[in-house]
Amino acid sequence: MTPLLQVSQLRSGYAGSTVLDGVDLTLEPGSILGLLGRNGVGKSTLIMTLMGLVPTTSGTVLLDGVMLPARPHKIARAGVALVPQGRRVWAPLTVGEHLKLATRHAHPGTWTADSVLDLLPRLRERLRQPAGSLSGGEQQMLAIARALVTNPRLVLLDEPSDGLAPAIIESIMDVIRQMQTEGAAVLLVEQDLHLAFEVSDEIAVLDRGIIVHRTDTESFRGDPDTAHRLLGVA
Ligand SMILES: Nc1ncnc2c1ncn2[C@@H]1O[C@H](COP(=O)(O)OP(=O)(O)OP(=O)(O)O)[C@@H](O)[C@H]1O
Repeated sequence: MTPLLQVSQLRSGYAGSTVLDGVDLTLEPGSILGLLGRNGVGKSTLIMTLMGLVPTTSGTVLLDGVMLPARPHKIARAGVALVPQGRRVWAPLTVGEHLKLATRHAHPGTWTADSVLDLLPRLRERLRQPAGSLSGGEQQMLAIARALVTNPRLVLLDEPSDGLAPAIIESIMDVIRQMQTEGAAVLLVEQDLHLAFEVSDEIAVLDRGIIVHRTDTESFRGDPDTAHRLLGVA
């Protein structure tokens, strides 16, 4: 099977400093890969590079065997959606306006503004509210909804649990599972190991600019020594 995402020898960074130094990564259609790593190793940089928001120095990224374009809007059009760290919703725009803007570039598929709002009823209740007036959890749901209505083949999720209460994190897990049920693949960067372990089929670990470890989630869970060595956690 052709992988949905095939990243080969990807290098990128900022103003002379290399962060990613030859990342190789594949992701099968409809699978969820949890990407872990210590603080500052470059997990967000990888997500941002895949979305075209940090320029690639060298290497290739193929989506369904086709080279991804360089510009973010073209990458979005190719079927990649980003849920960025810190949500990045537009404070003055309402929930409804966010969804309307996002659906302008939607691919045909199962997700519509209506079906996403069925999945996230809190957002339906707040359709006319500006995003800036929502709670952190609601803003995260909005960032996820905005990605889902485009019917992406690949969702890049950067720390969706960041700063949220356990009950909201549970709802986020449900939504991630639902993305998978509808056929999307997910690359999930997450500090919350519980969330990452609950939803991911596999775990990859980034360190020193490369992927240093990859295994199925159950094996990673059952190997605390490796988790401790790679992540500094028990
Ligand atoms: N806009 C930027 N300009 C310059 N350096 C940056 C920028 N963003 C990140 N960096 C640096 O790149 C490195 C990787 O950062 P990145 O945010 O990708 O790591 P991370 O693994 O996502 O970290 P965390 O787990 O803390 O979110 C760090 O050394 C960081 O200081």
